[in-house]
Amino acid sequence: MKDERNVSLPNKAERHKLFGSVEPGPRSKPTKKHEMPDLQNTKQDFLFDIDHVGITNVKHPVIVNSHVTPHVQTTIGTFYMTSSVNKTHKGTNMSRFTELLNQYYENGELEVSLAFLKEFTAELSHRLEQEETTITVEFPWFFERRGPDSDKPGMNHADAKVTVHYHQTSGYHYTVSLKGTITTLCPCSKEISEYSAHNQRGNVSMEAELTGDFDETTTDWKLALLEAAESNASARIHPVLKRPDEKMVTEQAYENPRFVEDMVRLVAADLYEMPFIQKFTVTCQNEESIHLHDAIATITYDKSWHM
Ligand SMILES: Nc1nc2c(c(=O)[nH]1)N=C([C@H](O)[C@H](O)COP(=O)(O)OP(=O)(O)OP(=O)(O)O)CN2
Repeated sequence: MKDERNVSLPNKAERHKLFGSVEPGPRSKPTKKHEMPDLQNTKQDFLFDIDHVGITNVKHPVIVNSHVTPHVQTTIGTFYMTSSVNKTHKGTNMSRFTELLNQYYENGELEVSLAFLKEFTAELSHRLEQEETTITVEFPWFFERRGPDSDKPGMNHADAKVTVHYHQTSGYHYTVSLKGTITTLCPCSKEISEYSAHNQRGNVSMEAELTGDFDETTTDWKLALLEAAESNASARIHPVLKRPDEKMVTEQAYENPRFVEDMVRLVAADLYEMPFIQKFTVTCQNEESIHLHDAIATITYDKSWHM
């Protein structure tokens, strides 16, 4: 085994040369921005309008502020931001997306609320001089959950997503999504067995188009969708369960058996009754405890179908 403790290292610049770095070559192109070609702003007929061009998978600290529950939290948002580009423009101004994001962050306004996202998309459309802009933010949303008997608090989380689309003439379009985790107990297993019934975690994913008059100062859509998933489940999921708690959730699950079909129908009924939801899709996917596969069911419903 070589004694590597006494390696005589060249200095850092020499090390870089050793590994292939070379001195800068001759400079012939402009270094000042106003002297540089601006390819993306070239104007001619580029054949097609582009519906969406921009950036995605942008991770950034964000604020989740709920007017309904005075509980401000910071979390990590993953952004998708695009604009339309009409066929007379070669490209978008890519730097302006993150330039604006940072400006809102520095002003303490990077909040995943509809108010912020509406303002952001309108300003982005103005800055890019393009007709339409879209922003989507996905983030883990944390909420307190207390034991049903012990009242012991802990934090649960659900995956949330907001999309705001802005059009200079037709205005805004909002879509929200939430994926909540629940307990489901199998009705068939309960019916046919002398005792016990297989049960498992279920993931309820809901996506809802909100009406234009939705008021986030009076309704927290995250809480509304979470309750639609959890209140129809066999039982809710808790971070802290003492023995009396565990007894309660175990018996509650047995008293409320649910197929995935039952879950999507019951959640659909709750979403249908929410006046601020225009259209929704609900999916329940069970991590079946007696199979290596999952069970899944989906309902999509648009209230305009029966206007
Ligand atoms: N697909 C890609 N498109 C573009 C890229 C890229 O890397 N991949 N890069 C550019 C630009 O070179 C760069 O983003 C800066 O362009 P822009 O945002 O237009 O910024 P400017 O320096 O021109 O400053 P403004 O004053 O904001 O115009 C473009 N497209």
